[in-house]
Amino acid sequence: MSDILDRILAVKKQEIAVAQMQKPFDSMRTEAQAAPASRDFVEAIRSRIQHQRAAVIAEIKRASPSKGVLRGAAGKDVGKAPIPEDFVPADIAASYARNGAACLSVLTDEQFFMGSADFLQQARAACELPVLRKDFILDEYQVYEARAMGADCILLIVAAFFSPIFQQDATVNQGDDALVRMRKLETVAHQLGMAVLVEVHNADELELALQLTTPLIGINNRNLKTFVTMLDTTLQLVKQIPPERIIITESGIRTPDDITLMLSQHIYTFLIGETFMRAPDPGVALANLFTTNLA
Ligand SMILES: O=P(O)(O)OC[C@@H](O)[C@@H](O)c1c[nH]c2ccccc12
Repeated sequence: MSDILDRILAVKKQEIAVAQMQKPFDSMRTEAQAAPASRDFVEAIRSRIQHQRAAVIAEIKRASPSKGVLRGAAGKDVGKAPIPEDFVPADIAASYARNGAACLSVLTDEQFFMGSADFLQQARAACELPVLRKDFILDEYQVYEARAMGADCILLIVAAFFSPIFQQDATVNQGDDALVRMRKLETVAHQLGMAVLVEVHNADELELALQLTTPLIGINNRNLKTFVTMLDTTLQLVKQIPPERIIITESGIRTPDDITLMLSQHIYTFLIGETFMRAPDPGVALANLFTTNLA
């Protein structure tokens, strides 16, 4: 198995080890506990969808492994190049907020998405919206790190917890091991006042996700092996999600028809990146896509 997720996770494992050498676990935990209060991510979504209005989690994503650079010129030395003028996280965040976003999602992975913790901090400081740290979180250390950088919500990707790269106890079955580890991280996140968005791609992952307590269930329409997005992924899996959970459709949402389709199935929460990042003004693109559904 050398798909993209495993490649990312192998790098993550090293990054976590290095980070922990630079700032030990206890210091990171102390920093997280001293961070300014978190913003209520779940409430920002709920206050909209309870009135059948769309809730948009608007993403700040400079590049992705499947699409390359989405916004801003790419030099050869792209990871180290100065940030191009049209990729200014604070401006993008302010524009999203002005145009009706419910929450932000900011990529903090550097190697594969050209993100950074700085982008999250800059975006959060530029508006009042709660912010999701979009990264591959598998270790308790990263949960404290997320809060220390100001995150209000973390992402747990169920598929990542199945990877042997982070598996902890080889004597139990993979699903049990994954669930124990996810529960642990969920507990820490909740203790720190952060929400948890648990992401699934198929029915097996969904079954595990539903054993967490978080109300936020993200269905990623992007197949992590092929990168192909299929909105049908959401439409199939929603049938197995009890009504008290909040369903978030993620990836590959581009057109007003996509929005109408989801709303017709009572899916009101959207996580959208690329469509906005490619537009001249990401917030205006958001307002245009949701013309009648945000009011
Ligand atoms: O850019 P899109 O197709 O609108 O997708 C946004 C978001 O769903 C996607 O960035 C994403 C979903 N899950 C992830 C996990 C890691 C990194 C990125 C993601």
